[in-house]
Amino acid sequence: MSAAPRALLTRARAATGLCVSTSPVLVGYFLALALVTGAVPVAIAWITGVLLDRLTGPTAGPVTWPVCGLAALSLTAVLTQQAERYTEAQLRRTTSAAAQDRLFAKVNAFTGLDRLESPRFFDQLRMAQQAGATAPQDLLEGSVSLIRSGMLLAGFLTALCALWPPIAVPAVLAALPVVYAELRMARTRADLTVSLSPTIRRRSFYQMLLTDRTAAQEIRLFGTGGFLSARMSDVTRRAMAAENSVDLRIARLHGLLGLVACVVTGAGLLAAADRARTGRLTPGDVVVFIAAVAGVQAGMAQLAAAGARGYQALLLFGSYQEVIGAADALTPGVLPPGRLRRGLEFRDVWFRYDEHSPWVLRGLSFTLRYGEATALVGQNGAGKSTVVKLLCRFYDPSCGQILWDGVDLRELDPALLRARVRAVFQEFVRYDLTAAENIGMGDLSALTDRTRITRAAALARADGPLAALPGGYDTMLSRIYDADPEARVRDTATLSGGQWQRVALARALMLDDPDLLILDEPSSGLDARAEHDIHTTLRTHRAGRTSLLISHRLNTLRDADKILVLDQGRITETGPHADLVAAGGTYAGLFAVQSAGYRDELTAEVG
Ligand SMILES: Nc1ncnc2c1ncn2[C@@H]1O[C@H](COP(=O)(O)OP(=O)(O)OP(=O)(O)O)[C@@H](O)[C@H]1O
Repeated sequence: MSAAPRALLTRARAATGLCVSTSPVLVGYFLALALVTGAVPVAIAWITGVLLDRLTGPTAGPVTWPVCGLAALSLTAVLTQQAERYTEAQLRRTTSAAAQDRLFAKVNAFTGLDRLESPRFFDQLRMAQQAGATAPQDLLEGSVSLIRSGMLLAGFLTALCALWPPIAVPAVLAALPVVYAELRMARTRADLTVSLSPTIRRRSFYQMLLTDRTAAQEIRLFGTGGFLSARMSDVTRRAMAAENSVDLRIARLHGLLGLVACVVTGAGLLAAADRARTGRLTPGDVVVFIAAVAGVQAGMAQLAAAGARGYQALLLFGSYQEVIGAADALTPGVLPPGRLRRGLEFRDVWFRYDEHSPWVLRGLSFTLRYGEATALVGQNGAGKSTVVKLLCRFYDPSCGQILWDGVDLRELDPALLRARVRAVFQEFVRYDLTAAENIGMGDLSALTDRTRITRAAALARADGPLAALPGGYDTMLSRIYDADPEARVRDTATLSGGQWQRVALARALMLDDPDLLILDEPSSGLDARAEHDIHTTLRTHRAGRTSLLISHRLNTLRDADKILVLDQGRITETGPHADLVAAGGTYAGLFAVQSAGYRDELTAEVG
């Protein structure tokens, strides 16, 4: 991982800007404290020298002020250290929270889904999360450390020069390799962090799987827990081996450089002792000299470490900036969609998920007419859910157009478009929230409107099961979170798969008057009676509304105004149920097989 100086400068500006804009007062306080903590050791060394000379040297005299000065400086050192630690922690928390907020706001602002399906993006996002949480603060602390160690260095170098200038040169030269080594190691550490990102993400996957409630039953029944744990350990071992190898290299290098520093310090000490013996230095001078040589060495090492820390932070902050600055893969339109009047048209739509994948939709042309219910049927993988995703503009067609009353979806503002569409997705979300909130999420403006929530629940036939929960609609639907007493929620409960599906349907029905209602397998998990009841209600609810229905249970679609049969991305049959049955094609064959089975199922259920 490397970056041009100009890129590093831009990142430094952005990272510092993040810290300063989040907490300007804390940054100012932190800098002031850094100046004090940088000056205190030099002042202590200087006053110690004066004290010793007043006690033993040629300038013997009263020691009250050096003693009081030392006491005051020691107290200042302790207090500023604590204040600095507290400020640093506060600054880290606020900056990290602001960085995370910006990052997730950015991810949420991506119009389409393609980035959330890219492994590279997930690696980048993980790095960005890590860098956003630590890099701005590391950079600030690195800079403050630079100032502090610079002051320390300048103070001790001045002291050394005052006592015996020639010794200052080797003291500084001996520390130069440390600077170089620290910067090299910073790059090695940054490279390691980047290269380990996929491995760490894989480990998180195994950890998540091993603690996931839904996965737990299959893992236990199939006895795959040991296998998954072994894989997790293997991934952890690989990450550890890579980290150990870098740590070992760093330790070896530091050992070697420490040896050089010792030789220089030892030689300087011998020379100073010799000068003191011949009376060219006082005992106080020797004390200041020892402190100054060690101080210069420490100052240079701190300077190098601070520089390296800042450098590493800047290298990693690149990932954060890449995500924050990433362009939307779909160009969001700006036109507000008007209320649907004529319908939605697919005009020769071709689509594949990426250029290396096969075509999923191959020249689809059809219209969802205003006020009509259109059904889409087809085998697994025929492309039905893909049509839904294109209608919600999660992706753009690779070729062709989708038109909303004649206007290309690409020209419409995606947020306003989606505000007019409601859908039950095949993979719906089970929010660990209350039952009311689970439904209210369908229209946030009515999140607390209990009348609308219960009406939507009634339409989806979810009102019975939800009202019967221990806390009714205020019951938390979760197994992994406790009820929240502050939100006056005291009860938790778990729903069955079919009950969850009704809740998801109620969520889609929250919006009073969507322009397009999409139901992708809304009743796949329901028993025959519930399915029948829900479809009867939905039929009334859909009347006069534009809707797209997808289901493998063809009897639930027979009332649709038009049925489209999709086969490998192409429409092979179109027409109302009766026409398709009369035509004796694929649809008729499938319906014949299913209706016999469904009759038996319903009889058994009712009986
Ligand atoms: N995010 C994706 N990335 C790449 N390929 C995908 C993605 N989603 C779906 N596909 C592929 O697109 C094809 C059509 O999938 P789609 O989900 O649209 O089918 P479907 O008709 O809804 O199937 P089912 O009846 O099983 O729900 C499948 O081959 C699938 O593998």
